[in-house]
Amino acid sequence: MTAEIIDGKAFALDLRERVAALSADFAAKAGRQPGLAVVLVGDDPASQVYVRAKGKATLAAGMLSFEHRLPASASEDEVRALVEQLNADAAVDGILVQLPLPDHIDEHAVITAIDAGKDVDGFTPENVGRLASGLDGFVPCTPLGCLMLLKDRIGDLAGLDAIVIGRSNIVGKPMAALLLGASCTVTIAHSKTRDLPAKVRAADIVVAAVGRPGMIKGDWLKPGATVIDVGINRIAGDEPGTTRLVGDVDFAGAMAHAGAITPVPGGVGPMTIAVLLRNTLVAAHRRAGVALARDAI
Ligand SMILES: Nc1nc2c(c(=O)[nH]1)N[C@@H](CN(C=O)c1ccc(C(=O)N[C@@H](CCC(=O)O)C(=O)O)cc1)CN2
Repeated sequence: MTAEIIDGKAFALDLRERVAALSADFAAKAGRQPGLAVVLVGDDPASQVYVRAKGKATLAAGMLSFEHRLPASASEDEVRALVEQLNADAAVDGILVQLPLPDHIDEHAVITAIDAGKDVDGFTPENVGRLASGLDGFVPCTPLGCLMLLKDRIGDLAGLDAIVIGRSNIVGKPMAALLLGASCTVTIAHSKTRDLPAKVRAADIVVAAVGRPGMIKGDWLKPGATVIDVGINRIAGDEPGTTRLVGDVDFAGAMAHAGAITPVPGGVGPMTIAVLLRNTLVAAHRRAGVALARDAI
């Protein structure tokens, strides 16, 4: 068996185009463009790349981009004060604080300060609770992107056995809640899970989000399983001094067993920014009281 490759990059591009068209419709109806504010604290190189990419994608979708950069030495109070300022800014529909924050800042304290109606990352306690309760709210971008890829490939997920490997607040926990909401039977695995290979072998859907390169082996997979690899790990490349990105799944091994798999790069990663734009579009409609059909995006 050779697995089908799930092209997250192409799916994300298509989603971004649909968001851009709906953003133009919104601007015509509301008399203003949707606005996304991104806050970057410090100089983490990967975060700088992601924030730049988010700004470019926001503008390309016909939205206003507000980028706020604070030095690594900024205090928690300063970051919270900026968030409060953005909460009160009528031109800002969505607020995203890029993670990770420097160690001296309590992420939870900063995230909690974000107005839940502008929380396009879906990280505030209110939106986390809404997802857990099956209520409308903002859902974290990466897991929602994974669910979109799964539904596009499989259709109805009801009754399927799914395993989520990793229990982070950003990916693992919301992913499990989304799969449960889609009526899958969900196992959440983590560092203390016993006999992980056996649990993976029982799953029709495998979502790997542990941050350990190549940890999930191909022969652990149920033949034909759909594999979503959320890991983005930079490892040494074949040539001296080079690096390359790999996922949490041993891609070559998985190709021989899975039915379909997302590659790294080009799988889940591009969905994160596309869904961020989608969430910002939804936030703008809700804040302006402009209707957006439930299945429009
Ligand atoms: N506030 C948030 N912080 C972080 C989030 C988030 O959703 N909200 N997610 C990650 C980083 N991230 C966006 O912020 C992100 C990660 C990866 C990609 C992506 O497109 N990856 C590419 C490869 C890129 C490369 O070459 O390095 C891929 O997988 O194809 C986009 C966004 C942590 N912080």
